[in-house]
Amino acid sequence: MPLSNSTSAPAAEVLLPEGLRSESLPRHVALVMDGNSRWAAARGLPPTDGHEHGMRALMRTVRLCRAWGIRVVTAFGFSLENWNRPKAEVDFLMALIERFINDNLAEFMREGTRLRIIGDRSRLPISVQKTARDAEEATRNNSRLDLVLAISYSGRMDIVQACRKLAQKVDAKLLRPEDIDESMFADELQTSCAADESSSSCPDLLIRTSGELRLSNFLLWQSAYSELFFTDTLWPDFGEAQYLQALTAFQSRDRRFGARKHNAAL
Ligand SMILES: CC(C)=CCC/C(C)=C/CC/C(C)=C/COP(=O)(O)OP(=O)(O)O
Repeated sequence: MPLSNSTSAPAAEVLLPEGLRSESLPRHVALVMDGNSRWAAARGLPPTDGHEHGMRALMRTVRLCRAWGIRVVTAFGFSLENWNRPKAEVDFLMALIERFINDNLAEFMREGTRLRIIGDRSRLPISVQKTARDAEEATRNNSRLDLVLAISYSGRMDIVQACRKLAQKVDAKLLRPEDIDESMFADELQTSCAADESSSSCPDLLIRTSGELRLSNFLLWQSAYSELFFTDTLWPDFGEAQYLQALTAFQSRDRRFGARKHNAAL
């Protein structure tokens, strides 16, 4: 199938499951896809089988995002710290990421999904860098769902690289230190690719599977006011029922962003 550069899917009908309200869905969902290895170990399988099933769970979730009208999904596929895993597992994950992009590119084009990669891509194998770059270019005009893959990503490094860029501008006298504000800082973060005219790039909802209760260096700046949802489900088992549970929990939260409601009693 030819991959043109202009596949913005027509406004698709959103069919929400009963109980979900369209007006208070998260715009941006972040995923820490944890538990692939434990899922595999529980079945006497190698970790690679867990990652293989993890990849399927990611595509299931991407499809649900599109079906339910969620605009941005950012998935933590590989952290900067993950380079310390056994070489065979790292090599497998790199090949899996490449295969994930290649196998799903036609669907991304057909269904209006824009792919973006964040993280230190200079450390990725050259073929993964090229596959990612080509897919980003091919999908750049798609507008139904932004799929942001965090690969070789570290939230702290993202903050450091944003500081460097601003420092260089100050050095070049393009900027005064006192002019730097939160919005200018956020524009230098890699996630700024998921912002639009009216919304920041911050996830409204951050989901972590497998029972671990931490951020693990994911979206540190951006998660300041994210609603956090933790589930014991291991990532390969994450499906419609678990996603629905997370979204239902999100809709029951009272997001105050530090402000008191006008009519709240003192
Ligand atoms: C981007 C992309 C195509 C991803 C598809 C495969 C996928 C879901 C990768 C996540 C990799 C990862 C380090 C998961 C953490 O589970 P773990 O292995 O640390 O599990 P454990 O906590 O049980 O050890």
